Amino acid sequence: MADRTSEAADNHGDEADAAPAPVHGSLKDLLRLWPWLRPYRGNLIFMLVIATAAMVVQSVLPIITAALIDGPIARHDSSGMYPLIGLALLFGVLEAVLFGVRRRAMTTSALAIETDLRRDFYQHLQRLPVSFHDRWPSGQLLSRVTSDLSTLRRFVGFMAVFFFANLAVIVVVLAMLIRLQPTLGIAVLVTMLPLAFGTRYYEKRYNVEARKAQDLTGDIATGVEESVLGIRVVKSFGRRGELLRSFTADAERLRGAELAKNRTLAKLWTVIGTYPQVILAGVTFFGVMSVAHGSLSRGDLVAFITLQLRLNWPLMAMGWLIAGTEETISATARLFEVFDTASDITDPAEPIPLPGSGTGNAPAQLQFDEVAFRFPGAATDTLQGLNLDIAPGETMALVGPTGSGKTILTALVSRLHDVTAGAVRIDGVPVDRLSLDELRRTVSTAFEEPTLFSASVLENITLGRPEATEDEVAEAIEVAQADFVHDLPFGLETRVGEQGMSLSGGQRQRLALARAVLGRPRVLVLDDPLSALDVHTEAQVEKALRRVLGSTTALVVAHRASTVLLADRVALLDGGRITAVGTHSDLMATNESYRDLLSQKVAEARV
Ligand SMILES: Nc1ncnc2c1ncn2[C@@H]1O[C@H](COP(=O)(O)OP(=O)(O)OP(=O)(O)O)[C@@H](O)[C@H]1O
Repeated sequence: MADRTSEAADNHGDEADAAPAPVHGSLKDLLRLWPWLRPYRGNLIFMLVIATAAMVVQSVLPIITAALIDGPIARHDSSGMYPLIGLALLFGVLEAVLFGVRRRAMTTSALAIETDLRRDFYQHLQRLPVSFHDRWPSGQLLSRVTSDLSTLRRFVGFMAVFFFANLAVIVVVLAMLIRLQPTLGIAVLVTMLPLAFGTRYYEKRYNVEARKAQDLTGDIATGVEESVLGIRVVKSFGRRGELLRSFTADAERLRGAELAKNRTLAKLWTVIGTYPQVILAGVTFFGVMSVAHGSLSRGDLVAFITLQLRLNWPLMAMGWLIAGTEETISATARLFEVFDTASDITDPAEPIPLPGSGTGNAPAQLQFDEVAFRFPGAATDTLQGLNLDIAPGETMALVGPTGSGKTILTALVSRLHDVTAGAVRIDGVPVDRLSLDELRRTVSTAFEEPTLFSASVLENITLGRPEATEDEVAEAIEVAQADFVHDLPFGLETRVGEQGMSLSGGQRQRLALARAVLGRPRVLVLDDPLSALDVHTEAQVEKALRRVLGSTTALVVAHRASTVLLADRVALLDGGRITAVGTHSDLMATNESYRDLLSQKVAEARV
């Protein structure tokens, strides 16, 4: 499966990080689904054959009726009707059985295809770089993974089959009509042709409107998600009314788009629904004339009209199928907008193993060599010509004014973002030459915003190292001073995160710290890891953390002097460059901006 998405991604590598832009899609987009349909092709073909057979069996009944009228009924021969009635019954039962078999087969395949696509989509989302997720509203991704995929399932399991089965019925019935009465049959065929062109106009309109409605559904999902996640802020700032108004406006826009879709659909149905009636009136008129002139038997006229009536449903259903197909085309286009976004943060073609990787958890050297970083689409570099050398086992604190780029610098180590110039090296190997697996085993990060997942405390701590031993978990809990977990209702098994217990900011931060220090990584990156802790807990964590820092290479973003004191040396980041490196006392003595910065932070902390 992975190959399918990367195949798609490779074709569009340069479109990385594109923000959502409405692409209306075409039938070609449906063909691109083939890799996901291929494993189920046997079942799909079987469904198609069964559905077509059931529809064609239906069309045989008028022929039996004609034989009854022109045969036993015309001859007043009641005994002659039994074989024909038996045959009609047989075909009727056959039709019912075929419908049952098809229904069962199609649900199974369509659900399997939907599941595969959903899994691949999710997998692809996880591969995409952080910069992609920064740009795409989450609701747009959510609506693709839910409603667009459901549209696709309905199409594969139902509409596509009917589309072909209907087409088969139309062809078979037209052939039968031409055979029964060639002139009248050809007339029916010719009069149907303009219908195909007439519907094209509505199809195009419907496609544009369907896309608009699907995008608006994504916007609504984003709005709901933001207001649910930010419910505390919303309530405390009394913004409920405002958000409701904005949500109602979005909902109104969606309603408008859905209404526009339905108006177009109503026109399409009117055209498609009227047409067969007009043809039927013509057929009845000319058919009756033909019977009067003796060129058509009564039985054949009944068969002709009944057959022609059989065309009504497939023709009318075409309106519905066309709408469904257009909706599926734009749902598929929306899915491929994401699939086509390639991740530029991938494994190198020939990864270089880390020199010290065989020697357990020996601390590694971490170097920033002429590093520059610019956000996609930004006009200037956030970091430029940045050099920093952290020796194995050394702890380097990173201090700088707010917005100076400390967080982005730490993100470069585990390749959440890639440098735009220069290199970040671990033991001399540029991080983009290491396999992502090895890199993420080597570097462990605690982010400024501690995210917990709806899982147990244990699962949250062992997220990056599920193989960690009980002792390692106990040590990590101790280092992070997170023993409060033992007092939770189910201890380490207590569910936390969105669907579990809500923990305090300081508790979340300590769990995130335990997750980062678990198993003593070779390189530890901590982005202001103690900011939410009270002074007493902070001192305890610092004491325990010192033990870990002695045996790992660490880069610690620090805002407080107490955190800075954990480090062997301090680097001062200003204007996207490292402007000074030295011990805390040296910098306090010699560097005015460092002094200002820390005294300002101390003052802030006291307030
Ligand atoms: N997507 C983006 N495009 C352009 N600039 C961005 C983007 N995201 C962040 N920035 C800018 O990059 C700069 C560095 O941000 P960063 O979060 O690394 O700062 P920081 O030093 O960690 O700040 P703080 O101490 O407040 O956490 C900031 O000025 C920020 O506004």
